[in-house]
Amino acid sequence: MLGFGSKVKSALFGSHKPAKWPSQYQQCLASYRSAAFPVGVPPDAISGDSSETHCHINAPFACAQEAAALRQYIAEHLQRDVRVDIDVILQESPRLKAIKHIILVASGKGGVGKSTCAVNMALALRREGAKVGILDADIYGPSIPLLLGLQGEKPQAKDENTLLPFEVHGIKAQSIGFLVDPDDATVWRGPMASQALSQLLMETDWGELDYLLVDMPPGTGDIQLTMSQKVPASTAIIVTTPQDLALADAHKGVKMFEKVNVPILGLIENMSQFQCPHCGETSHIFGADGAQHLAQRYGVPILAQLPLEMGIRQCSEQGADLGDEYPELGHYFAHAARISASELYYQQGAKQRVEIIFTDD
Ligand SMILES: Nc1ncnc2c1ncn2[C@@H]1O[C@H](COP(=O)(O)OP(=O)(O)OP(=O)(O)O)[C@@H](O)[C@H]1O
Repeated sequence: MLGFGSKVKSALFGSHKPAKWPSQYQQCLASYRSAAFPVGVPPDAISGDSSETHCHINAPFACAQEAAALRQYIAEHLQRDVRVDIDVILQESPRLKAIKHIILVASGKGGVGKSTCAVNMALALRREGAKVGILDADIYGPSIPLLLGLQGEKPQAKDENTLLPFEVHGIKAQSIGFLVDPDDATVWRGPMASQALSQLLMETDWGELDYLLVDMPPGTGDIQLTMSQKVPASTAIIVTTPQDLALADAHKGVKMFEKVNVPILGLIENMSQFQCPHCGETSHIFGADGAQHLAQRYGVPILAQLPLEMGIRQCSEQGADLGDEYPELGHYFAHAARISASELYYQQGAKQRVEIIFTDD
């Protein structure tokens, strides 16, 4: 441990005050950076002749890909080469222990890209160093098997009472579609749907997860309300398009979560804009600024404004990982994942502290 370890620690733990909304991850990490390097720490405070310093961070939310930016920042302040790695370590949840956070992904209206967003957020959170699962609870049109290339597969039983989740692209997945015929689901009522969801949640051997995303059925009726009530969710993300109709339904979604006391993490505006591949002109095919107004009205952040892009649809249909196939599109979700993870951390009271450990290698 370097000589100023305790200084860093006290600076970090003593002075860091959780920011209030908007507390996006940049702000969050910026406050850690400035807390870790208060004006009083001179670069020559490092002892030893080693050419490389190792900075290990235990972060209380998913942000592993922030290591490069932190490395640059720390190197500037120490004026030497620093190797940075970040482990994501979240506290146990009092309610579900091994599953630290359940995030509901909902939409007021069907077809706005909710499942696409749920899958890509799950993959992006995994890229940020978290252990992630996705539970497809859309009884009307379970599409997670398609989006993850699992069509025709059947889940395996671990024992009489437990199902094994699928493991694809580094995340765990389970779908209500394996248990329910969507034609039968049209006559389901709330209690039946929420019973199926609870069963799938509790009887799948998820192991330890930092985030479990639940792809909810679209709408704000009896079924969605009962399901949201039944699951011990930490928070909810609402996906919408900029269209007036979708926004009106997203507004109902915000109201529904208010009713069941599930805080909203933020909005994802999908199909926000389209850039013509030929002339490069950007058009707002479904309207502009709608999600912005909704976000302002309810004081919730916009986590992402995603473009309408062929690559997103193609990846969905092929069950491919967008971040691998089209990194420039995956970037939108990477950003949204980091913002979501840090927002959730603050929403939950920022109780767990970040740990920064410097060693001379
Ligand atoms: N940003 C986008 N650009 C291009 N295509 C998209 C985009 N987002 C979603 N899609 C496509 O739109 C279709 C609907 O998406 P998706 O199934 O995710 O919507 P949904 O809201 O979950 O629908 P449902 O209401 O049926 O559950 C899919 O074919 C998907 O590939």
